[in-house]
Amino acid sequence: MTTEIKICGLSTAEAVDRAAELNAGMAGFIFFEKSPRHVAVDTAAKLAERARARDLKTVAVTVNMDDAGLDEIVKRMKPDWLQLHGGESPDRTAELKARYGLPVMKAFAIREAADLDCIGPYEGIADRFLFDAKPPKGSDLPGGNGVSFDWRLLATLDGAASYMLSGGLTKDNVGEALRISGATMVDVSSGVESAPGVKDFGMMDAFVRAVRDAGLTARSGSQE
Ligand SMILES: O=C(O)c1ccccc1NCC(=O)[C@H](O)[C@H](O)COP(=O)(O)O
Repeated sequence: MTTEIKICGLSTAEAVDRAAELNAGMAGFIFFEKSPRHVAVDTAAKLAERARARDLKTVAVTVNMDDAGLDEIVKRMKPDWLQLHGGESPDRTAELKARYGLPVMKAFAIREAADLDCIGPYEGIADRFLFDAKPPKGSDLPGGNGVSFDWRLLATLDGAASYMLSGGLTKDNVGEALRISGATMVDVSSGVESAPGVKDFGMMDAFVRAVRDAGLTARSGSQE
């Protein structure tokens, strides 16, 4: 099975093209003004069209956004997925899923085992979870902080949860992260950037190669 990869925080046509050439699978666009990765809806609409034409699934990443903002994004960008990266409640998540008829990925900030208890009320509502690290003290961003958490916590999940592993992943640690957590989907943003918001194609290539190599190692290991 190929590990699904979401490259998040894309903001240029060239980066979208590279993600597609690498068969990343998913492209994330950030709608959060304080983020160095923030894109205007017009830009996201153009980039998403380009991504779709290249077989990438598009993800609109939002944080506690109101209906008016979401209506505009959904109408113009036409994302394949909505990622809710704030404190959206289970009711709000269900409401948005029904309002837009889109699959929803709900993000959770994880530091300790108890943080995983939060997913219970979202089961059967969110189509996928995204487990990220808690932002460091003083950060203005709920995501994209380049911080990882203890991947061993995810090994306690029963296997029924569909989730992406996120937070501080790089080419150097993603193989170990996959092995320890048992994740089958990963998400990366700052780990493929040369500066905040600037995607580096060499780093994107190396990250995807590391994920694919980890899959090959796991498969050859299981045949022994
Ligand atoms: O990336 C951002 O700037 C961002 C801002 C506000 C909300 C969410 C954001 N990112 C969401 C993601 O899905 C990131 O890929 C995820 O947090 C991992 O980021 P990183 O640790 O930099 O790989």
